[in-house]
Amino acid sequence: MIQVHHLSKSFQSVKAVDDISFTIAKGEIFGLLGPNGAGKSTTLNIMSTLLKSDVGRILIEGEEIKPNSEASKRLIGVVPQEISLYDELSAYENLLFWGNLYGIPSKELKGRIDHTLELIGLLDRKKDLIKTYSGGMKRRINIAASLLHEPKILLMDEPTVGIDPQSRNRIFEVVETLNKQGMTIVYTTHYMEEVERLCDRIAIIDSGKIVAQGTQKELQELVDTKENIQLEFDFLSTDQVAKLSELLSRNMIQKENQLIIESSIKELSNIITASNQLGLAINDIQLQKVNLETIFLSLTGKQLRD
Ligand SMILES: Nc1ncnc2c1ncn2[C@@H]1O[C@H](COP(=O)(O)OP(=O)(O)OP(=O)(O)O)[C@@H](O)[C@H]1O
Repeated sequence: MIQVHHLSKSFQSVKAVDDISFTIAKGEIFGLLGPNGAGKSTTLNIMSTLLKSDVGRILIEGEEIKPNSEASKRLIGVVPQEISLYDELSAYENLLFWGNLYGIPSKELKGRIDHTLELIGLLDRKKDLIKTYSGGMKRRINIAASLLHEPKILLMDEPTVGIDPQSRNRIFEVVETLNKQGMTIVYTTHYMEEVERLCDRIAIIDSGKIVAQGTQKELQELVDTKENIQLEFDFLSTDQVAKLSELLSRNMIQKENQLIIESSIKELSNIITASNQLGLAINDIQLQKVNLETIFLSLTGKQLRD
């Protein structure tokens, strides 16, 4: 079990992490969901002991983790946001380098490299230079590197940002496979679809604070609305969205010409009247179930992808 108690961390005047606490059960996939700059990486970097918190403690199985302690290095695997590989070396050579850094005996290391390469679906590319890999493939090698020392806990910092769908799917499968084998995983992202698919429990983080945490069902119960209305217009400017939001006193998310309004079917006629008033031509109307993106909007008044 991982217990995070009252962590805070500031960078000059920026409070990156502001008194956050959460508990993760053994074998759980725990999601940290929040927009850019919410404090996800800072939290993860403190958990991996890369960064020291100003205040707060982290306990794993009741033991406080200390920066650079051998015990925490052994227990924790880290998949950072940045790719940390040598372009001029092959995938195999890169993993050999990482394995040696961890002091894994060479006899064991070769088997483990093949095993992790197989897991991430790149065993057949092991001799190819990293410079010939796509961004998504490099991220998968980063994951392999984090697994060589066979950690019990894996911290993943936005592992799918900016990659191709094939690598993204493979990463989901890897997360699910590792979890089935008993690994506890902390997964940060700003993609709500990813936490919906992967995570047992979720903490929603914004401006350094946890605004809510629980299972998806528990989070859904926190908001009044159980549905949203999705409208599609011919054209929609941010100015028009602001006016509509003011007229209806409702939070809304704009995605190009689409608008998701935190509202129920009962208010549909008001929405249509207000849209007409602003000269907005509606092309399509759909009723949507509340999802994590709209829960985030309801709790913070902001869009997840600001
Ligand atoms: N080393 C640093 N020096 C100064 N400010 C920092 C540093 N690291 C993070 N910050 C600031 O702390 C806040 C939280 O950043 P953090 O990287 O933890 O957020 P995040 O949720 O991981 O976002 P992203 O997805 O953009 O990485 C931001 O305002 C960021 O600019």
